[in-house]
Amino acid sequence: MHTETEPLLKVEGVSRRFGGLMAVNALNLEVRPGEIFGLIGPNGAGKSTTFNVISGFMSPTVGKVTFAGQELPGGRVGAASKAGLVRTFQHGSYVRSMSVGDNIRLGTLARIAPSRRAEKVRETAALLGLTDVVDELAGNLSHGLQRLVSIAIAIAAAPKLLCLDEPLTGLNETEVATVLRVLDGYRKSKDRAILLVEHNMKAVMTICDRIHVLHHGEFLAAGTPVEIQSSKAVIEAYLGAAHAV
Ligand SMILES: Nc1ncnc2c1ncn2[C@@H]1O[C@H](COP(=O)(O)OP(=O)(O)OP(=O)(O)O)[C@@H](O)[C@H]1O
Repeated sequence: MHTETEPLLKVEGVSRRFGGLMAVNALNLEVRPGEIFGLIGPNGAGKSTTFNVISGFMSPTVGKVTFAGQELPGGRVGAASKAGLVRTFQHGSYVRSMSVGDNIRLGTLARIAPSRRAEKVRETAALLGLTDVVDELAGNLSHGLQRLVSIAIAIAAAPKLLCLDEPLTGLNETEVATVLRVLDGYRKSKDRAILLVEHNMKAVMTICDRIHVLHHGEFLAAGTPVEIQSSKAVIEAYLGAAHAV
């Protein structure tokens, strides 16, 4: 049984190969309840592949993913989301031809009781500053607001582990601040956590409790933001990819 002192997510010895390419090699990490855990690395480091394996979109070649005390069957999306592990995608995921409110309602379907869904939609729209556009078609919104809708759909599912794949890409400063405020609030509940893949290093270093760095699918470093920012290996990997840590 899962208890609060145990990690919410455990990734043990996970590798994923694509033909001759080892996209992720022998990955081990743990996300604890109440934390924001950052997974970073230059382009092609294996972050999205890791997300795909954790959320059941792909099977690992080898290794094991345990969520809330239960081993997840590899490659089965339904099992992960039913258990409360919900993810967003790098390019956003919402239905353009549906209103913002109806999109957010989609997020409530798996885990929120029918009698609570309308309230959950209102509450989530307000949280992300989407109340004024709740009746608009998602397809008519600005790029930034569309990304907020994708995040709102995931949050409306009341996940225990919210996995966000580059949620800040293309957001303006106000929208970034909104998302960071929402994430900060989300972790305050002791039984849930956030796994964050993000290239905005300033945001990552501000919001994350712990960070794991991948490089070419391999472990490079792990630690607090302060430890990561002073890691020689990390600085070299990022400077090589023209990023600033
Ligand atoms: N379905 C796939 N088939 C073949 N190769 C893949 C597949 N998905 C990813 N890869 C390769 O695996 C490696 C890791 O890719 P991945 O998308 O996980 O990296 P990433 O860290 O998320 O990169 P980015 O920051 O650019 O999104 C890359 O070399 C990529 O080309």
